[in-house]
Amino acid sequence: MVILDVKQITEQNNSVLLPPTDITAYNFPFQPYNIQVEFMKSLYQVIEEGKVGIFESPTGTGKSLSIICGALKWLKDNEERYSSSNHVNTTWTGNPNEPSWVLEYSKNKKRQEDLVRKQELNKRIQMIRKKEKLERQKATYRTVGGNKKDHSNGLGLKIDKRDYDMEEYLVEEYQSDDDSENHEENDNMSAQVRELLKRFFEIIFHVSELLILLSTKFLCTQIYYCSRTHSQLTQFVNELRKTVYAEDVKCVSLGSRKNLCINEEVRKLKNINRINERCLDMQKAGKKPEKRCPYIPIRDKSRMLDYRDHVLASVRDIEELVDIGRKLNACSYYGTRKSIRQCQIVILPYNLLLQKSSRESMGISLKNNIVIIDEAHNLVDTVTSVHTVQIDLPQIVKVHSQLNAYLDRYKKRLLGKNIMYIQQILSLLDALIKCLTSFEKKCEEKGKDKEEIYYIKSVNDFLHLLKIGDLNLFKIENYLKKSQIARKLNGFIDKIESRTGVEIHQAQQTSYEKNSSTLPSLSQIEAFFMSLTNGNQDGRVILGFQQISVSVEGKRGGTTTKYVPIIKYLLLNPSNQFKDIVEDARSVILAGGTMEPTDDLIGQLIPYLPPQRLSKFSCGHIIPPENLLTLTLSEGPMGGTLEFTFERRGDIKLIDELGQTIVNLCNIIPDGVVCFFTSYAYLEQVYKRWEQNGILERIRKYKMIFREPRETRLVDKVLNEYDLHIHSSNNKDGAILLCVVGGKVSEGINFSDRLGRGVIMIGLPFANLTSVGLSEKMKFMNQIGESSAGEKSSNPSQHGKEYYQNLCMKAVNQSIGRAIRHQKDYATIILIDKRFNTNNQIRQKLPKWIKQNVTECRKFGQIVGKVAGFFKNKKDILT
Ligand SMILES: Nc1ncnc2c1ncn2[C@@H]1O[C@H](COP(=O)(O)OP(=O)(O)OP(=O)(O)O)[C@@H](O)[C@H]1O
Ligand code: SF4
Repeated sequence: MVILDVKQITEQNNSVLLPPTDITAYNFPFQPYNIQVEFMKSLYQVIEEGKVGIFESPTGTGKSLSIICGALKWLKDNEERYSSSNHVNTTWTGNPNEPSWVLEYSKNKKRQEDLVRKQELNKRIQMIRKKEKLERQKATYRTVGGNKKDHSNGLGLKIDKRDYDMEEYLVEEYQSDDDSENHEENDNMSAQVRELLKRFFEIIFHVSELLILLSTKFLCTQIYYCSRTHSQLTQFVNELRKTVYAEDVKCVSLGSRKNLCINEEVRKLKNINRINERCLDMQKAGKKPEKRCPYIPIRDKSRMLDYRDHVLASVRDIEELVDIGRKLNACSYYGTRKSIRQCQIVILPYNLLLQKSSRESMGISLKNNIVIIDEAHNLVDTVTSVHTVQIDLPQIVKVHSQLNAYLDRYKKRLLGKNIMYIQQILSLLDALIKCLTSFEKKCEEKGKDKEEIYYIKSVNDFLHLLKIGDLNLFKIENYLKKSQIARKLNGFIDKIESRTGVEIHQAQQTSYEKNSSTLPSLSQIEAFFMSLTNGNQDGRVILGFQQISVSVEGKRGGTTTKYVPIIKYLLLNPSNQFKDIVEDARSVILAGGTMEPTDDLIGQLIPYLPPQRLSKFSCGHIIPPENLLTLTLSEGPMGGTLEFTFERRGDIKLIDELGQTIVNLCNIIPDGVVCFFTSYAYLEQVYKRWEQNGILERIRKYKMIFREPRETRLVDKVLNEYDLHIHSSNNKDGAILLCVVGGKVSEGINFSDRLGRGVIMIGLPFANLTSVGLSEKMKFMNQIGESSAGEKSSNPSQHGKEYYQNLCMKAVNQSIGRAIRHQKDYATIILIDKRFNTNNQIRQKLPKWIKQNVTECRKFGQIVGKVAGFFKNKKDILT
């Protein structure tokens, strides 16, 4: 059996798709800007050629629509290629060495089968579309899911509240394939052996994945579109709806159970892990019907199919998918998963795509499909943080007690190797507890400041420190996965605690254990164990302390803070975690507003990729050059140097000089001014000082002052008030919003037109160099530099520094790029810090569309004329 991939088929049939030159072919809903046309063409070609494409298009240039129209046009053309010619689907299996008439026959047969299946599905979907259209016309007031009465009296709301049978938490007999004694020599594995074993397991996994793939009937090539936040995904859905593709494209948005679950009993658990575990428990084979979740009926499969057909009938966002679930009494979480295979576009958040385990559990196969990652400027950091795991001592102690209680309860009934493995996990937990307690003791003896203490170990050294030489981590990992002991343990603990009202580990608790804010779950510890099976060079283990808040016992109550020892696995090399995606997918698109420096992205994420498989696209902004005025400033109006280095943080003179600068700028910039500080702490310090020295009062003469709140829940309120004030006809002066780089308004919020006529950046937001994670990463980058220095004559020790500067400038670029949102928008960007003038490396890291026209101003006086002139001209244009 041979699987032909798309490229092979294309080559065999000599039928290459070329990007249409006729713009109307893309079905763009507006008159596209030139850069959008170029974007779509380039995207089309990259997908056709099966490459990895890095696409940079400044924020506000309509990137989402370019992605949608470029990719969907290709998808349609590809389907056409498949259905109207001799092509077979990408997963067609057959022996190309068969006689040609046999080959032709089997291809035709496969094509006919696919067509019939497609037609049947389309018929059902058409009926739903018609029905929905009629419903909308008939009763505009009746929204999908509004039928609350139906829902509450529906099939399954009678959740069985009787006691759970404790039997269900017993792990089944466990016999692993690799438990035979002759494998025991692997227990004392070297790093190399461990890595080899890992590879071996990976191959096994791939083979099984392939078998699943062959047994599944895929109906089309799919696009997996992923972005960072829920609201960005909803925004994408809204953009898709603006196009004609929305009329018949099959699309689903995926989310977590927390987003999609419709069982109120489960939803109210709030914590995502608890929700997952409770739901999975209810799906267990052999579960009594009254204990199963009523929204995923086993006898009435048609309900889930009906849900799937409703999903496929229209483009919907997560909220609407939940509403349909409620209307049909069918689980939206499993319903959306069931729809994946039939969809042309699957919209999903980063974490579901980037983690292999999530992809597996969702049944997502990227094989030969298209992966589009939007807002990819932070992809390296996201892959890193998704695979970085931290656990603390109280958490480990808690799980240890719980597992002990579990073993006590079921000891006599546990079969197979269960007892042995549970004891091994207990030994591992014991080793972790010993390691952290002795670390804590030593630090206390030495009287060190806990905030500043940390030990960094390589994975191999850490395992050596634990003295667990006779334990095989791979076997334990396998057991944890197969036995699902973490889930069973949680169910068991919930039940015991709800019966007795007493926490199971109370007897052994110390004061802070009781107050551990972290999740008491074996799952997280399991994730930590798994990370220890990564390559030795790919990450580090860090021992340190973290402050948690604890409640005070006794009459007075309240809370206080305490340091607890923690262990963290820090991923340093994200490329291995991303490799599966690149290897599986037909094409991977990394898109963002500011993707520069792309070398950094390539070096960290896809260093192994041959240049011919890589394509880069970058375009300018849609505004004419005269709509943007970018200035750098070194001195304030009183002549003081404006340089916001770490050493000058407490410099009152500097804060006063800045105050004077801002007052004067507020006088000459109309409407809204967004002013970015490097941290909340610095913003607070400056604000206090300006309150004392009357600067705030003086700013208020020109602008109403708003400040970014630290609490996420208050952000919308502040932004609404800011917007209202600027757009209120009584307020001609406008407002200033003081906010923080990398804070809550620096990404995803746009300051179009009057909301952001001026964007001011104060200082350079360099990360704290004393951060352990950062310094380890910089060392790692230097090592990469050393290993590649043989080929290139670059200075390897500069790689870490470069990485550090890139981090800073990526944050600056994200913040300052939010003011221009359409072709007629205009704004001034003022970069206040001497280093913007003197450090060319920093200036070079600004986005292309900004850096091509920067005016250096040393003295404040130079700025005044330029800014005033800029807005005077704009007024002339408008009137
Ligand atoms: N050619 C066009 N003419 C008019 N409006 C357009 C055009 N292209 C896109 N738009 C609209 O402009 C708005 C901004 O587009 P969009 O949010 O996709 O920008 P973006 O580049 O993706 O920005 P961000 O980086 O913030 O996501 C959207 O409402 C979109 O529908
Ligand atoms: S099956 Fe669906 S509705 Fe039921 S608990 Fe799980 S996620 Fe919730």
